[in-house]
Amino acid sequence: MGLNVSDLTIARGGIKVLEGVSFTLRAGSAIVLRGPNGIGKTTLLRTVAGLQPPVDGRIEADPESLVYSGHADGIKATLTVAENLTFWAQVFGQADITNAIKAFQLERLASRPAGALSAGQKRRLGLARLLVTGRPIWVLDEPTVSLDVEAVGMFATAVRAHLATGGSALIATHIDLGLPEAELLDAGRFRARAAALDEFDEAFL
Ligand SMILES: Nc1ncnc2c1ncn2[C@@H]1O[C@H](COP(=O)(O)OP(=O)(O)OP(=O)(O)O)[C@@H](O)[C@H]1O
Repeated sequence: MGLNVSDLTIARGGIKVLEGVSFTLRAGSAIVLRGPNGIGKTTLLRTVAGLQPPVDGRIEADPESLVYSGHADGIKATLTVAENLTFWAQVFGQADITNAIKAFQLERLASRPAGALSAGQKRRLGLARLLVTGRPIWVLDEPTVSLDVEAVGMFATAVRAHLATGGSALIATHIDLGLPEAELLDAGRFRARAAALDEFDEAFL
């Protein structure tokens, strides 16, 4: 099950940021989305995830196959780590949180309220949620923010295991994730041209 994006134009605040975006994310593969600050990576991922409509173009994927993880961790501060994961597992019709706890080494933190975790620990919990969704296509925006080197390694291992079972991942990041098998997609290639001045504007120049 894959994701196919063709000739996509996307906008933020009514201004086109990227146009002509085309790529295919196949089962078992990962794409790392790169590009300078403000180019439109977040906007692209939000559009692919169905959180905002495209201006033009096509996104072909089963919406039920996607899970999006943005800048916010999306965790519930008063629930423990295990309760957070159980909650999300139930939302997605899954039962087992063991694998998620193990993958992000959350065993010793399992009974701690999530609000009392450090920033990096919260991020690990946020990423562990991916494993209890059972969804094959991960769309991730800056997943490694706040993570130390060891935790970035946990994330890379989790992504690799996901790909090995036929999952796929589209990941915006500024850092080297240690996933050399991932294809690189440079958002800068799709920077939208500035809107042409119309005759009305020109009359005032
Ligand atoms: N609410 C908003 N209204 C108008 N413009 C916005 C809004 N939010 C973001 N933008 C602009 O849209 C453009 C694309 O932003 P986006 O967050 O998609 O970039 P990005 O590539 O993810 O950047 P970064 O690497 O800094 O996270 C930027 O130029 C940004 O200033």
